[in-house]
Amino acid sequence: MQKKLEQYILDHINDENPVLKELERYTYLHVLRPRMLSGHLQGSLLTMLCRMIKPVNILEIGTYTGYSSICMAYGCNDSAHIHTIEVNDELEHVIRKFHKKAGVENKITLHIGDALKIIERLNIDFDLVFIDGDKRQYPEYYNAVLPKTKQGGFILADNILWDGKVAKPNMPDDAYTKGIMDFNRMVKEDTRIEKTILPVRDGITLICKK
Ligand SMILES: C[S@@+](CC[C@H](N)C(=O)[O-])C[C@H]1O[C@@H](n2cnc3c(N)ncnc32)[C@H](O)[C@@H]1O
Repeated sequence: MQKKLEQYILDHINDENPVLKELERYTYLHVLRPRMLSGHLQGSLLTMLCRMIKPVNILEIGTYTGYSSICMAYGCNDSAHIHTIEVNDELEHVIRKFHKKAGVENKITLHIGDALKIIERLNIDFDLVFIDGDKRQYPEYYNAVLPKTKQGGFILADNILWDGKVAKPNMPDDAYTKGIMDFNRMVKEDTRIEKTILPVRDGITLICKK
């Protein structure tokens, strides 16, 4: 039933852009762990959120093959710029190739390296941050990006339901689930922000800095 509903949703939203379709196919054929890619539903949500927020400076942690950065770029006007960070240098050629194919290479700066080190060096206040890197590091990413998020700016965090593991009666104590749960607790307790959760795909937290 879930699959049928998902298909129904996909049948009733914009068609997937051909370059994004090609990137998804390429990723499933050639790259490890292709399920990490946002996909059409979440990607179209990112595009729409960018249309709504009209961010000028965007930060993404975890580029992977570039799908979500392209979706955000499609939703932004020409004055916007995205800084996206990916630690796996084997993905660099794929990311650059598809940013170019999508015609968004001038809107995006790709940083190859560890997000925590790179964020430290970025002297920019962001209107929108998309956290989608190593789940174990979500609390550290949050602490690093909140001071660099503008007042009234937004932080989105992906995979915060972690395949439902966060709500299991006997919570798995692996480092990934723990990282996500620590992050979810931090966000809940932080009075500097407003927050809500969208149960889209693997769960997305929407945060607005007061
Ligand atoms: C879930 S994938 C990102 C998916 C992508 N945002 C999308 O929607 O298509 C997570 C990515 O984060 C990267 N990553 C993990 N730790 C990182 C770090 N410390 N700094 C930067 N990137 C990191 C991984 O190599 C992986 O490519």
